[in-house]
Amino acid sequence: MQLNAARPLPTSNTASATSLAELQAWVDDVARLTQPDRIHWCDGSDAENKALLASMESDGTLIALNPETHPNCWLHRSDPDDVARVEHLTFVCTRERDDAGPNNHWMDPAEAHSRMDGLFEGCMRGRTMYVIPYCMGPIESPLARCGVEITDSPYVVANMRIMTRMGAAALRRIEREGSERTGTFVRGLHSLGELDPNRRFIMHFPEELTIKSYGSGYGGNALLGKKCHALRLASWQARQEGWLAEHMLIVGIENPQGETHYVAAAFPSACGKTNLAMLIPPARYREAGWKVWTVGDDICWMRPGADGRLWAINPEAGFFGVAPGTSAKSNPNALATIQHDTIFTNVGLTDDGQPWWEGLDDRVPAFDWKGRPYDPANGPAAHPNARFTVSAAQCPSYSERAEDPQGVPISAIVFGGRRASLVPLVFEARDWTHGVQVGAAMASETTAAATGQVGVVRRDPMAMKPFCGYNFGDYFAHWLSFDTADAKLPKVFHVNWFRKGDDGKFVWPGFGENMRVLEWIIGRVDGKADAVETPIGLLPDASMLDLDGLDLSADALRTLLAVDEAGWAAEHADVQAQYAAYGDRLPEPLRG
Ligand SMILES: Nc1nc2c(ncn2[C@@H]2O[C@H](COP(=O)(O)OP(=O)(O)OP(=O)(O)O)[C@@H](O)[C@H]2O)c(=O)[nH]1
Ligand SMILES: O=C([O-])CC(=O)C(=O)O
Ligand SMILES: [Mn+2]
Repeated sequence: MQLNAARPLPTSNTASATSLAELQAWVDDVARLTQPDRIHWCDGSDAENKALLASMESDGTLIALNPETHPNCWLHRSDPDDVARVEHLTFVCTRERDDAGPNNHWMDPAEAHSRMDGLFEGCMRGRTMYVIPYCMGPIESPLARCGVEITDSPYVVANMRIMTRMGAAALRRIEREGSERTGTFVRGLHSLGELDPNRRFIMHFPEELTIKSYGSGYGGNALLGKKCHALRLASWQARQEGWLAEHMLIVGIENPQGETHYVAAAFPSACGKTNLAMLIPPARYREAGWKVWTVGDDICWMRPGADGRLWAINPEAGFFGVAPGTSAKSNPNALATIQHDTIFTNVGLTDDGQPWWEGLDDRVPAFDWKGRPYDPANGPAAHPNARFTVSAAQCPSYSERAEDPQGVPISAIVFGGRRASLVPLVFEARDWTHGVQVGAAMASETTAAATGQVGVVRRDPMAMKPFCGYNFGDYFAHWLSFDTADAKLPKVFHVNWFRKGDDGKFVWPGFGENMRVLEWIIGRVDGKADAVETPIGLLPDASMLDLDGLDLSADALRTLLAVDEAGWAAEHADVQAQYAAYGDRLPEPLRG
């Protein structure tokens, strides 16, 4: 296989040479430090992708799946110690410790650079260094932002090609922006290193728009456009520039009159964003003419438009979704999306080379995610955080507006977590300030998306605990600041699909049936649905939700819609205790 070693396209315009010269100088510096055998500038072409996939197939990084059932699909088995984000090894390195805040691990930037550069020294000997120019957001969007990731992992290149607008077009945008201002692109340096959990760090330098990631090939740690750039660094840029970078899906709900409301929803990792973004309404809704359109499933960048509304884009171009639990019943749109041109990571395999995971169907796989013959005594066939990487354009419900450079206007913001008790199915905040209080007080049970114990309730404000690149006190103040005289802000809601009964089972059927809650939310936005005032906000009673055809006992409904005042008082006290860490930076409306 021959990969080109060419430099960026020669430029005819001297003014715009600045950013390319800057980029070239950085690439040269990195090459001097890491000592790769070859340097490859990624153009994002089909030919380049084919060559990379073929070389990964020949060295075993990828296994081709059954071409009859899954054309152009691949299985990657990661190192067994490298299967999730590593929050304890993820740092925000600001000059002032307080700017990173108690919500982040912090290291002094000089110390962090010297530790990282020590790890990077000579680490690419014998390897190819790939230079990946990428754009987060539609190439022509004023809301989009560019970056360049340097990596020694071809798996990262193949994933970045799906997840971002990668290659020549992004490089042209970087060149164009550089003619206006230098230093506008994010620099991300990544190496697999030795995949040693003891030599692994994910470091962010927001003041330098720089990321350094060493020792992991896993999505959130290695695909630097995603969590590292589009959330941690972008949240920092967004605060300076007056916009929001959030851990939210974006979904369009079209009513039978043909009007579409866009909803942005923040749920922590593995708490239902992809599923809600691709929801298929129950039959009676479909027959009445309701439709659901997917704009994004993980990240949302939004800014106030001239009309005072918040306008949002999905900065990503693909889905990096949780495989386990995805089935024809739970998420048919996702299943249809991943039938071709998909990379599967850490799933099981059937005897005829098809990907398999728990919850898909009742077949028995032949191999587990480690490649061993499947034996239930060894645990699940797919790792609980097994993922698929696929282009958003393959999704049957992909919205026509998803590539709109102006974005879509947001009618409602929904917060949600995984809470077995206390938190009702849905409630509405009284106003924007109350909405910020509700989002800031969020909590959720931990999941397999990050290493560590699963199922422990922790505070996760706005689902941004692992992703906010600066002090949460300043972040809450930034959220509050959008409530200006001309603003036409979305209504704010909170949902919980994960309430459990005494039998330990989920009380609410969830998935497609979540449409019933979305209908109430849209009804509230349009002023058509009623609500009851309670101490925590506005709730529907059972008569205000369309529950037709659902098999829910009166007891279950009481559980889903009750407000336990004593329980909420204890919750409030816990939130306030956690806020103490933010001291003076905690804005007044969140105190007491
Ligand atoms: N009970 C129940 N489970 C759900 C529901 N929605 C999603 N899940 C399950 O929650 C898990 C994670 O769902 P996803 O939609 O992939 O979560 P996500 O927020 O996109 O996760 P990340 O990609 O990590 O950000 C899967 O196992 C789903 O089957 C729901 O409405 N009810
Ligand atoms: O980025 C990742 O590692 C996967 C993901 O979506 C999350 O954990 O929220
Ligand atoms: Mn997801």
